Amino acid sequence: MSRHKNIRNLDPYAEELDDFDGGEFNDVSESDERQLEEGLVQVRGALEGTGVSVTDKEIKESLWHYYFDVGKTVNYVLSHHAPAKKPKKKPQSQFTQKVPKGTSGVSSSSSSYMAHEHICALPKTNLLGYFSGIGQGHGFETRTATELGFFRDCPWGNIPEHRRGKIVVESICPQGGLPGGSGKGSKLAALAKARKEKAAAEKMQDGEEKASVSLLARLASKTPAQAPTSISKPLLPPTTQEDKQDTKQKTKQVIIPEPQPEVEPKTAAASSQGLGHPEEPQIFFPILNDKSIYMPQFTSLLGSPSSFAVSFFGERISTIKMNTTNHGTFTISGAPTAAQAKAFSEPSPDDIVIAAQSGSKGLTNAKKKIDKPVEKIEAAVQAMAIDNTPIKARREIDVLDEFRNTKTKENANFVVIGHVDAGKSTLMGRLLYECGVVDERTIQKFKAEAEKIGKSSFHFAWVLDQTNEERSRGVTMDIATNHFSTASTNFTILDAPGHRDFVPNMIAGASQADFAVLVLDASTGAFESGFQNNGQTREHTILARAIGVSRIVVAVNKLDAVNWNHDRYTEISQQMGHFLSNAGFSSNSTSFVPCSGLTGANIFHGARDKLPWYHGPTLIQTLESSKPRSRAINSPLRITINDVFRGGIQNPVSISGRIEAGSLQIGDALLTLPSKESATVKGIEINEQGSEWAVAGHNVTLHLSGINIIHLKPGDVMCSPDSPIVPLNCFNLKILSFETITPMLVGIHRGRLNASGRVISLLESMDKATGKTLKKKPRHIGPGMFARVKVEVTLSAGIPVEKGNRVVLRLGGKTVAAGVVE
Ligand SMILES: Nc1nc2c(ncn2[C@@H]2O[C@H](COP(=O)(O)OP(=O)(O)OP(=O)(O)O)[C@@H](O)[C@H]2O)c(=O)[nH]1
Repeated sequence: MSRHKNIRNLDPYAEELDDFDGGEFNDVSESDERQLEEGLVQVRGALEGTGVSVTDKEIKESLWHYYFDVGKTVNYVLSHHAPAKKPKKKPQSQFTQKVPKGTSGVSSSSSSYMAHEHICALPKTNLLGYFSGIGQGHGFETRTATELGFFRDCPWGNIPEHRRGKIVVESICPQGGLPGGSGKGSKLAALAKARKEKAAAEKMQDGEEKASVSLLARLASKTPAQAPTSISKPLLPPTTQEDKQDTKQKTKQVIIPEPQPEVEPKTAAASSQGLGHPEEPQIFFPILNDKSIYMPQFTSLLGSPSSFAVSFFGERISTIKMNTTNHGTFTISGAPTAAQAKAFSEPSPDDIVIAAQSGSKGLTNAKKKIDKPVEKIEAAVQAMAIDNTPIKARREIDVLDEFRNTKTKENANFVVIGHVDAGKSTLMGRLLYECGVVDERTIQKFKAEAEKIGKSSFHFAWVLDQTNEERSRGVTMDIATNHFSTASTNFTILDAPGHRDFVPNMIAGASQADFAVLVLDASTGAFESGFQNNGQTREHTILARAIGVSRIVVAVNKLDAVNWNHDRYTEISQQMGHFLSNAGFSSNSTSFVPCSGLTGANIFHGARDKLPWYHGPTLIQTLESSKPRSRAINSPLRITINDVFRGGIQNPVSISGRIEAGSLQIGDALLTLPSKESATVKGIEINEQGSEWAVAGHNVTLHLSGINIIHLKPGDVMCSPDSPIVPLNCFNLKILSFETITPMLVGIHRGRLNASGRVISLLESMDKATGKTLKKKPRHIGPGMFARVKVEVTLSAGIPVEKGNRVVLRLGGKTVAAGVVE
């Protein structure tokens, strides 16, 4: 799991300097003082000419903060003490200069202009409108006085004709173009024009004065069968009043063409090549529903269809004929073939694309001999299609068999819990250091950095607490995940925050754990404060048990602070042992280990010198013996999503999470709940190593395909589509209450899932030992009681929980109950 970081866009220098409290600067040594003086001179030198105004003290403070780094100091000073930029002086207009001051009510330029007699007579609103309209961005201020005086003798708003300018606005959109044609006269239009001219020239040559007999008329006479039967008059553009009325009626007229024979392939082929036979001109526009349409704007457009038109109308477009009339105009008869009669009976370009995508066979189809434009487009689309078919596993794996036969190390996750400042992060940092995950150099670096901010004892904690906020506050805020290995096991550490504000994050960590490591602060008074009623020692332990953690290792930490006192260890162990057995941890699932994270005593190596009274295992040995013994590998697949992220260009959608049950391999289909979106496993990583399969208990990163990242979020569950979880809106919960429960609003937590809901009814209170009903429908349930309640989820889509899942109910920052879904 990747660590959640607060990504903040802050000035790095400012942030560092803000953290600096200034206290240490007051007692500088002589050599420091000398360095400060030298640094001051250098900084002053570097700032020369920059106009920065900064005091020596401020420079010294910066130098002190940046450990005498002159470069950083100069950067800081420049970024924080740069001289304020003077507002850019606008070039003052001559217009303004010339006009006497004193007129109020409008902006300076306009007010001055109001001095002019013509303008003064106008209402102010007009003036403002005028100036806002022409004064800005039109170079108005920069005009000469002569130019400005040009209008002085004009009555306002009544400029003589000879002084008016003419604005010509070019139309952006071409008018009347056919789809696919360009704005400036399409090829089609050019062809039509050429033909018209050619026809006119022929007429002149032949001396034929019959204007009504056109080329189209001859065509019509050649194809009498294609003439529409119902046409009595041509459809003409209206010319006279009578004509207009007549045409008005005609345009509404539906002319049903006679059924046409199938178009001869020869004709279609000819037309598809471009112009077709000169004596068989064709017009290309839609004729839908077997109707002829009067389209005066297209009557002169003849030519080959654009590729768009062809792709849109297919072959039909080149088979539509025109009939001419005596008047040199024409009506259009659709010549639909059986296929053309249903304009949308063939697959649309979209259908082609979808078909190409779903049945993509790479480029093989594109190699076919391609003659027709539609096929060309189709082939091009096919060539472009992204192969979106689910990636099959490189080999079909019997995952369970593979798992049984694999001699890899076992995997175990443990969550580190305990009261705030018990030393959890320090202990884990030390563990990682001792195991060789973190090297000496890194620890020394952390030590130096921690010392600088007065937190020298936190350097091991910094191995896990990586955000600036966590380090500066010395508090863990979110689960930190780290891995280390021993000879037999790959461990995943889930370091939980101890502070009560971050209990939901602790819940998220505990939900992924096989067992817990409870860290106790043995120093005087510290154990007691964590153990009292509202201490996190108690809360974390009970929560971990309620979430399903059954094995616990108790690290009695900071024993160095009590001089390795055996009695203190015994006292703490006894108290805690009693409490743990009450909380539901059996004695053989509980281990106690004395240690000190800071000194490293009894963590990786025994510490006989300090702990002569202890003869048990070290912490690492105890962890090794705490590995989970069984996993729900044969159950249906369940993965709880912990984090969703983009794993790069190759892996745009990735999730991390723990496989709670079942197994999976590359190529498997997954269903995400509650979004109900499906995805395919493209890649699997376990402990940052690629793998072909994974089983229950593995913390995995899955690279997914076929799903948009917006459908995934932490807390969602991924499962096999064959055995999905049904998201629940309302369910019964068997709970252990920590606070008084009544019908009330609650937050429902499960792993990273955090949904709001409410307890809608209290079904019964139960006996702790026997589970028998004590009271039906109680009015309330007191703290520490067992009960059965009904919970309703606010989210209409429900939450992905199922029978046996453990959830925690919280309200107002407090855990009020934990329970099992029934
Ligand atoms: N004397 C002594 N101090 C320790 C030991 N372990 C940790 N500390 C100190 O305890 C303080 C808190 O340590 P952390 O490791 O941050 O405690 P934590 O439990 O992780 O804190 P949160 O996660 O914020 O709850 C630091 O000052 C540590 O130096 C130890 O073994 N001995």
